[in-house]
Amino acid sequence: MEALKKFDGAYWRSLFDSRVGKTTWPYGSGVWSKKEWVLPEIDPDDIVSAFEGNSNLFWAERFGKQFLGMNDFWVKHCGISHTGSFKDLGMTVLVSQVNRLRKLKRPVFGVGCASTGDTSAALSAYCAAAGIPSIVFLPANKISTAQLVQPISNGALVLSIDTDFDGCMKLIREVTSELPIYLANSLNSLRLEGQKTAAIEILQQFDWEVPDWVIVPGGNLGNIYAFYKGFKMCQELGLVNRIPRLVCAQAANANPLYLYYKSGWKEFKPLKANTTFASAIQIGDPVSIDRAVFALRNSNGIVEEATEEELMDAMALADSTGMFICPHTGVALTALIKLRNSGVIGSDDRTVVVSTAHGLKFTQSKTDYHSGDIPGMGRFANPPVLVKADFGSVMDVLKDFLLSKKK
Ligand SMILES: Cc1ncc(COP(=O)(O)O)c(C=O)c1O
Ligand SMILES: N[C@@H](CCOP(=O)(O)O)C(=O)O
Repeated sequence: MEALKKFDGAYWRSLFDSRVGKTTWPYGSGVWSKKEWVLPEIDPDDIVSAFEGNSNLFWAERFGKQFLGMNDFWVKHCGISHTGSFKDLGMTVLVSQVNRLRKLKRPVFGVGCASTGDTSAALSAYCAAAGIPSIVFLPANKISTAQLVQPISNGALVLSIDTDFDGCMKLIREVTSELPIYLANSLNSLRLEGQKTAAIEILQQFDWEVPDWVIVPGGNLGNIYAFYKGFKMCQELGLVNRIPRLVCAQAANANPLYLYYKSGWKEFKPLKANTTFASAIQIGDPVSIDRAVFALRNSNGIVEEATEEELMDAMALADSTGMFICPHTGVALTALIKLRNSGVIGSDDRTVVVSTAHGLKFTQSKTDYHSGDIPGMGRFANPPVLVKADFGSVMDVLKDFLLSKKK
């Protein structure tokens, strides 16, 4: 920070703005456009990048007006990315550093992680691009098919282990302390250095105006800290004069942070996470718990939770306004709905929900919701209409449809 403080906020703002939309290696990446703040000493030749970042900050006008009574509601689509989740932001930094270490002949044979499906997808893609072996520990039958096929296709060694994410995390920590395998989970701060650029990007996309609220779904809890760090650096280096209030949203079936928050930060108890449609945050013993608490306490933050029905309904509502979000973003939207209903978030507050993965990774749960295959769920289901292949039958369906729209 001392070195960065040699330049003022105006210098950094104009440097970052000058790199947007350019292809000059490596600054066209949203992460590497902030290279001086991320990993200053790395040689551009060592960087492994898929031009991640610069994701759409979507003005969710219809969702905001219709369901929240808000005119200034935005969704930061971090999931519209090379491997379909925000994990690309941190993984480009970690794999670049490993690439550099290997060129320096350091004993790093490969890179490994435990994953609920997104970290493994990002790790295997970036490693494959650089020709570095990757090893992923996945909880058997607990991640989506789309997520499972990503590391398989990218040539990773995929271990499908009969445990949950927390069990995989424990195993990979043991293994990486014995073997020359570099641990890629978010307890490694290189990951967070990349992920923090999403916060800087939000400020940049608002022409360096600070939103009132940023809502992030939380599992292993690296991302909420990364957002805090990005905002805080912008404040300390004079790019902006305040930071937003942060909200971390958890699934009620995997809510150790929420329970800790509700205890007044008195007692943290890791727990056995139950099955949730937000499967990527089915985590009971998050590695970054202390960092998350630090971020929330220093941003006047809040923790909320979402039941299975709430998160699936929120996802369906968002999709019905033209988005195609993942269940974890449904968790964050539920938090927003609750905080709007209780009046904590005001109708004029500029609010950003961070969308963390692409909806196409979670088509099974969406299909089940819309087909009415999930008992007790489907308030906003839109099932396909089965119709005979004749003109009259098709016309009958269309007439009913047009009449229903007229009402
Ligand atoms: C899609 C998605 N959303 C949210 C999260 C939560 O992020 P974090 O583990 O950094 O809290 C994860 C991973 O845990 C994820 O894969
Ligand atoms: N959702 C994550 C869980 C692991 O988180 P990490 O950020 O510590 O790697 C995943 O996709 O694996």
